[in-house]
Formats: sequence, structure tokens, C-alpha cells
Amino acid sequence: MGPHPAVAAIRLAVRRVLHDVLHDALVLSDGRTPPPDTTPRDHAREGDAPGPLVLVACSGGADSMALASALAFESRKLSVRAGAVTVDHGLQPGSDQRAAEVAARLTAMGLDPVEAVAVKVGREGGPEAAARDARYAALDAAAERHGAAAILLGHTRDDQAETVLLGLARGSGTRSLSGMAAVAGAHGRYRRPFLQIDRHTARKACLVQSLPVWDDPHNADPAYTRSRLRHEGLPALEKALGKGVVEALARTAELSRDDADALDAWAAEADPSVRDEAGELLCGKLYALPAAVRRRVLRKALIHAGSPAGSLFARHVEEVDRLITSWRGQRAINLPGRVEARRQGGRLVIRQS
Ligand SMILES: Nc1ncnc2c1ncn2[C@@H]1O[C@H](COP(=O)(O)OP(=O)(O)OP(=O)(O)O)[C@@H](O)[C@H]1O
Repeated sequence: MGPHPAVAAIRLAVRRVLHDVLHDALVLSDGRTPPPDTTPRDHAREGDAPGPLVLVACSGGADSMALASALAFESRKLSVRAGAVTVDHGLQPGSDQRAAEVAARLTAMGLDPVEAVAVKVGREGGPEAAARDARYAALDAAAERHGAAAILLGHTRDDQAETVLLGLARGSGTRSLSGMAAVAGAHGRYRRPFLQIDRHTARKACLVQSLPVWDDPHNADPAYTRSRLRHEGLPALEKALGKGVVEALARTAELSRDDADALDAWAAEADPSVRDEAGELLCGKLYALPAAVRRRVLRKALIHAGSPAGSLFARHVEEVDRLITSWRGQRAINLPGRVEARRQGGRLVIRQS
């Protein structure tokens, strides 16, 4: 008898990502592109190297425990080493002990190395954002320490749907609506194998494999927007629009990502043609671009001048856009990072003070 369908689904999702990691590692290591029909088993035969290390970022919650179990299983069949990192944010009493327990479970699964890393969470941007920043810094550092080729994250299709809804509620453009990428970070280090797996499947996989899971109390705390969305917003939407809404939102993310990528490429190509010899932006040429492309050129110019990407919102870019499109309006505006955009003659001059 084969594995339970939920277990089969999570293993398949992880196997696909491990194949990608192996493929990328082979291309990176010798600059050759393997023939398209090369299988990871062929990779294993190519030499005696132990294979790339893949780490799973595991909170001890159902999604990342399911992910860890699938990584442990699949890595045994491929030439991949598998380890894990669990981060203790130190936000609840006894969190260090819980991190140690999670680490022990991961070790028992056969993962090696397994690290429990304690981080200091600052206050900047709110507790959720601060914990996330500290977590990614710790995961990056662990990957460097161990020379890991990839770090797997347990974000599911439900997380993706929530991210799209949060973007919609903010009035975001296609880039934000594209949600979380399956491959992200420097050199594509972060991978999200579960973006097509729903939360219910991950939980079921833990249940049938008797994996103990820890439910983060924050996930149920109505003080957090995401938690309200998860427990009230999405169920209400499913009731009104049908069960397929999560899948549909995840699909919106994929389609939006393709659109956003195409627009980014268009903007990169248009950029040199809207500048004079000194590199200043020309209002007339910018005006002739489609608005979505123009706003991308402007956003990139603002970041280049010193506006931090994380503080630069759609409304800032729209204000700069109005300097070009409404000739009788304001001539200059101040932006995050002490950057000023000023319409001067037919040029848009962007400088940091
Ligand atoms: N403390 C942590 N240590 C290591 N990785 C973490 C930690 N918290 C989150 N992650 C990683 O980030 C992913 C997303 O976490 P998040 O808390 O947003 O979602 P979640 O649905 O609660 O996931 P999970 O059920 O795995 O906790 C997790 O699946 C895991 O891969």
C-alpha cells in the first residue's frame, strides 16, 4: 500500500524542488547545463560529492513539520543532504525549550545538521515585521555557515491566498498581488515547495504520520490582521463564493507574477530611452509611456537615488507620476530617504539631499 494521499502530495512537491536544486547546483558547479533529460540519480552517479545541502526552516507548526518530514524522506532517495533550522524569537516564556523540542524532533527524523537559533527581535515596523526580519537574517546566516544551497519554507496555498487578499485590501498593483515567489532571495536561496499544497493537506500529512505539531498562539490571535483574515475573512469568502476561492486567489498570484515580470522587463528596456545624455529623466518621453511602465521606471529611479524600497509605497510613486502628468500641479515633492523629485524644465530631476 502506498502512502496516504496527503503524504504522497507533500513528498511530490518536495521532490520537484529537490530536482530543481540539484539541477541548479550542477549548473553552478561546473558552468555546464545538464541535458534536459538528466535525472537527479544521474547527478548522483556523476561523482562522489555528497551533494548539495538543503535546509528546512521549521517553526514546529504543521506546515513546516510536514515539509521537514517530506524533505527527510525524499533526500534519502536523492543525492541531497538535508538539515533544518528552527528559530527561537524569544517572544513567549519557554520558547527556548520549545525550540529545543522541535530541534530534537527534526533530528529524530534523520535531518543533520539541525540548529536551534535564538534571535533578538527589535521593535522596528511592529512585532510581526521585526520577528520576520530577525528570522530571515538568522536563516541567511545559518545557510552561510553550513554552505546550504537552499532553504525550504512551508508557506502554503492558503498563505498565498491571504497574501493576495492583503494586497488587494491595500490597493496594491500587480507586483504585490503576485504574492510570494516559489523561488526567492539571493541566488534563489529560498524555495517554497508548498505553494500548491493547501493547509489542510499539510496538517493531514502530520496527523497520519503521527508528527506532533505546535500551534503558534499568534496564528489564532485576532489582534493580528493575518489571523483575522485566516479565521474570519477567508471562511466568510468561501461561504459566499465557494470553496474554490483559495485556489482562485493563488492563481491570481501566478498570473499577476507573469504580468508584473513582463512589465518590469518592458520598463527596464524603456529606461535608457527616456533619459538625456546626462541620465536625467525626460518628462515628455516618460509621458508617452504606458502608465504601468512609467511608474516602474520612476520607482526604480527613486530607489536608485536612495529611497529605501521597503518605505516606498504606491502612493509615493503616484505623486511623482503626477509631477509629469499634471503640468499645472506641484513642481517638487519629498520622498522617503531624503530624496526629492523636481520637475525642472522638461526634466524630472531626482536627487538625495
Ligand atoms: N520560528 C521559525 N523557525 C524557523 N522557520 C520558521 C519559523 N517561523 C516560520 N518559519 C518558516 O516560515 C514559514 C511561514 O511561517 P508562518 O509563521 O508565516 O506560517 P505558518 O502557516 O504558521 O507555518 P507553520 O505552520 O510551519 O508554522 C514556515 O512554514 C517556516 O518554513
